[in-house]
Amino acid sequence: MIDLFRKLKDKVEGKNIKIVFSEGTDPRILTAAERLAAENIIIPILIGKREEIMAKALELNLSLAGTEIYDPKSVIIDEFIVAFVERRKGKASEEEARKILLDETYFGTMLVYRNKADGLVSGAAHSTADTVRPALQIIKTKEGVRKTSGVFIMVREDKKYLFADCAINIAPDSQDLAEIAIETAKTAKMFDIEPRVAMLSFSTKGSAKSPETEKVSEAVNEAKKRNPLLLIDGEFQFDAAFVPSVAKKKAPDSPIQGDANVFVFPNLEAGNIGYKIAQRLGNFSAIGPILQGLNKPVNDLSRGCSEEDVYRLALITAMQALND
Ligand SMILES: CC(C)(COP(=O)(O)OP(=O)(O)OC[C@H]1O[C@@H](n2cnc3c(N)ncnc32)[C@H](O)[C@@H]1OP(=O)(O)O)[C@@H](O)C(=O)NCCC(=O)NCCS
Ligand SMILES: CC(=O)OP(=O)(O)O
Repeated sequence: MIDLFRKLKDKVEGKNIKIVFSEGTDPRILTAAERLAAENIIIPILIGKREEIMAKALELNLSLAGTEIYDPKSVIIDEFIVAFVERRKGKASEEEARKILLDETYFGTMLVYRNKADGLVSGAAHSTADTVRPALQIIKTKEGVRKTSGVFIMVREDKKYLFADCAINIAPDSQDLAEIAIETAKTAKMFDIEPRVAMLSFSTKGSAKSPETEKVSEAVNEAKKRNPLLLIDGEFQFDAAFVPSVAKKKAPDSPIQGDANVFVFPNLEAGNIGYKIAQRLGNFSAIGPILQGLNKPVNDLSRGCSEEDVYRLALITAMQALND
């Protein structure tokens, strides 16, 4: 196992952290859940129809020992309905809440919100929007964080980089980008990475001028204002952020010197395309998107994920729960 995940495993092992998997019949989820339970890393809570989960496990020859199963359709938890209506502040009636909470992701998110579980992992079979909307509505962001964002930890052998936002904010403004940079730097520290943040663009230090490039350089200034100790610079093209010899030519005075390890993309088009290229052409494992700045850990998967990705994201989710 890659060193990073071995360290995470050592930290969370045996702590009885409960992680909800709201896609209880997905084979990748079931395979990862079996392994996580057998290794005593977490207690997986599988959401779905009990008989369907058991039938799928039998078909795949997997054990469900050490896991828990909840079927929202067979347990009506009145406490959840009351709490949901209150949290939605007039945006959902009791009748609507009763229907909404039959949805596996909403139900699983309520388990986390009401402290019956420590975190949630979903998205192997659902789109990001459907996975994160319950968390945005119920769990919400921590005080001081305006918007959540989605970061990938990109891993290949001993190389580790963070890419953000690859999942949530479609058209971030300069304030959003500054917040994404600061939150991603915090996430980097969770992985023992000392952040050197590059704010990406199609221009390096004014080589092109447009509202798009100015948005990124404004974000750099804003992030420095909010956190003067953060090592951050831009705007950079990727080569100027990553290749020291190119940095010498394009940005000789930058403190990053072509050695960035945290990359903040200017919008979701660039971020989502960028991480998938590094994953599929560059052979990096892409673990995430890890949602940053929420009150409790809820993390998304790509529908293209492997069972190893599920296992690793569950480890990260457990680690976030321990840190909260
Ligand atoms: C994240 C996303 C689903 C939110 O859109 P939405 O469901 O239409 O959200 P709404 O604007 O209706 O807002 C719903 C709630 O979420 C909150 N919200 C929206 N974006 C948020 C963010 N980035 N951070 C925190 N809260 C957010 C809203 O404030 C609102 O809260 P409220 O209902 O309590 O007032 C949407 O921005 C999206 O689809 N992003 C792209 C996802 C994607 O496809 N990524 C690529 C694959 S990873
Ligand atoms: C993160 C992401 O891109 O998710 P999906 O591949 O499921 O759209």
